[in-house]
Amino acid sequence: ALLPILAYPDPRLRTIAQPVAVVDETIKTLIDDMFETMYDARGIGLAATQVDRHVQVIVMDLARDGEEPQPQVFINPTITPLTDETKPYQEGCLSVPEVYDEVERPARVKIDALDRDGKPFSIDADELLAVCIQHEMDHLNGKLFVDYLSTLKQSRARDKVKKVLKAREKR
Ligand SMILES: O=C(O)C[C@@H](Cc1ccccc1)C(=O)SCC(=O)c1ccccc1
Ligand SMILES: [Zn+2]
Repeated sequence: ALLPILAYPDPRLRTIAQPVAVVDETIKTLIDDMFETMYDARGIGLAATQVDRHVQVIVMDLARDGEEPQPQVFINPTITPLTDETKPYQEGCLSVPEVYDEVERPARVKIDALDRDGKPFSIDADELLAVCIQHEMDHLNGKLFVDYLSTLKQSRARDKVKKVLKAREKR
């Protein structure tokens, strides 16, 4: 089912997600609903926090339109930077629609997580995967990419989101 995506500055986006104790049917249904919601919103990632479910679940698909989908699931993820080098990237967020700005993050990270069957795995990530997993991990910790921007840019982002949501209501 399509789930409503919380929009900045909704305070529920600031909730800290709890670890998943058992990867049961409710979690598997949540994962399916998160993928449906992410694809419908044309995103490349989605954290459970964004759909008001406060558990440590992230879905991602970095494949471009027309390419074979590459769905990825990260349950109870932890991230360890693999380098002190940071890289800027023009980020966006489904909870801060039509706002894009540059954020600096560690260039390469190690991700430890459980997959959709509850099996542990580790991957070293760079480029867009590193950017996206850190952006999603922030969501699980109640953080948004706009928090890294100036107060002026944050105020402009709030105004922009209000405008975008108003325009969507009319459609
Ligand atoms: O809000 C989210 O978590 C989804 C977000 C993930 C993300 C995109 C880009 C950089 C970091 C994290 C999005 O999918 S935004 C929409 C999008 O597809 C996109 C935006 C900018 C660059 C690349 C993709
Ligand atoms: Zn986001």
